[in-house]
Amino acid sequence: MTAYKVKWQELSDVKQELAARDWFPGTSGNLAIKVDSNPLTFLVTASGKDKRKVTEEDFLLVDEEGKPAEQTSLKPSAETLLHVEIYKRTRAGCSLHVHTLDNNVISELYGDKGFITFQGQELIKAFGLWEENASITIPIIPNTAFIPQLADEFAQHISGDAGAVLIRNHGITVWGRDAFEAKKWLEAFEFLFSYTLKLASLRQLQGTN
Ligand SMILES: CSC[C@@H](O)[C@@H](O)C(=O)COP(=O)(O)O
Ligand SMILES: [Zn+2]
Repeated sequence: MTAYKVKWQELSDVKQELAARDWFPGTSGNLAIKVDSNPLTFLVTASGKDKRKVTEEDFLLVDEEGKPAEQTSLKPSAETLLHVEIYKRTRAGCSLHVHTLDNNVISELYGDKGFITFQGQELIKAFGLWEENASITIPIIPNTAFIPQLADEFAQHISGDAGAVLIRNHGITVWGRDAFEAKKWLEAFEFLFSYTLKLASLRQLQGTN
């Protein structure tokens, strides 16, 4: 199998796992996987598709500018430039973007602060942080419909070969050295978002009783 086909299958597998979690409401979400570093090419989801479906038109190959690197009638994801910024600045091999109810609510609750920090959770070890009382912070940036501006703002928060950024009332973008790591980071953050929201609402309920 060619690298292209191996990467296609890898990204397709991740896509199906995230779809099974119902993390692509209303055609939202986009996924990418690096195929080559020099020159940069990566597979990215085609824009506007229902990402729950598995088809031969799920992904297309794009270049270092996020433009199609092959003859195709498909349009790359509207947010391809965010994936470009990740691959230009890190050695990441895979990047995932999903809109979930929990990541949107967390991004609105902590949006004015510009970040949220988690501590005292076993799952923080998923980020490779094994020390006692380790903490992890995820930045929250404002959303804008003008993607080059969003990509510029997003790029300021890219550091390391694995990482994550929340876009306010929009979604999360995570990246990792490979698909396994990117998915691990995504699942771990979504767990922490969900835990935080559930605990906050139960505490509030407790306070009113
Ligand atoms: C209808 S979802 C909103 C989109 O603008 C976008 O945020 C998104 O995640 C999916 O866009 P896409 O172009 O399909 O990759
Ligand atoms: Zn989006």
